[in-house]
Amino acid sequence: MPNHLSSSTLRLYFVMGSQDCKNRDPVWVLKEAIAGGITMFQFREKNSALTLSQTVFLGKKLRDLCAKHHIPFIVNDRVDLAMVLKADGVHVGQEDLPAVQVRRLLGSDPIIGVSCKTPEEADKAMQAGADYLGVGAMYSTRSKQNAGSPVGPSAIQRIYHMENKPLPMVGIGGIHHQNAEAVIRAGAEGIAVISAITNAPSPRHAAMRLRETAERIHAEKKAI
Ligand SMILES: Cc1ncc(COP(=O)(O)OP(=O)(O)O)c(N)n1
Ligand SMILES: Cc1nc(C(=O)O)sc1CCOP(=O)(O)O
Ligand SMILES: [Mg+2]
Repeated sequence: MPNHLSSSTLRLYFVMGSQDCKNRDPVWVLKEAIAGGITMFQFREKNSALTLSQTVFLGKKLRDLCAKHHIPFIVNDRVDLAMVLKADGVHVGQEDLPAVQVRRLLGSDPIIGVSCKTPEEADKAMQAGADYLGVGAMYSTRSKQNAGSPVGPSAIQRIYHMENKPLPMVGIGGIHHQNAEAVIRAGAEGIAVISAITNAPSPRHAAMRLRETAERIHAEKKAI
């Protein structure tokens, strides 16, 4: 585990951009999610209507909110935006800038997350200097175009049991409070969600319930 990322920081990872918030203010949604107990945040402005300068403007507000509450602020895909926003890290997928290049650009301190589906990809991410893995899609999702067929919690299990001790993982894709248990029992440190929080009537209560579920399952696993 890297020094700057404890396993409990991955417990409830909220991923969001303005495109996920419909007619609600993303700053308000994040404030509510923080009040509900999210432990990490990713700014994922994707296929959105915002210009680059609007993206930077919004990103700064979200970053300041995270900083005030000691929540790591991660930028999706874009190392340039992460640098401008002085983010705590970047999350990249298999079709983004390779993690090894991201690490070279950012140096040793920032958090780097990599999306993986297989032990082979997980091994490569570890060699590249990643800090955590996002494994998905766990279940079907409407929040990501071309997410592909769900791989399910068994993908986490396969990575968890690989020969080298894997990096800490979060499951992502279609996760809500009723199916989160299987993801954590499979070996994930936590869950990453968009719509379970952004589409909820109360993002605060949704985050609270997800966090409670994640903590309860971990406590039960520890007790065994
Ligand atoms: C925590 C986490 N895990 C996986 C992803 C997906 O990343 P990627 O495959 O690059 O897809 P996009 O999010 O860029 O559409 C993620 N963002 N976060
Ligand atoms: C951003 C993202 N990545 C995925 C992957 O499979 O790598 S699924 C996904 C969308 C997650 O949104 P929701 O919680 O609303 O399903
Ligand atoms: Mg990506």
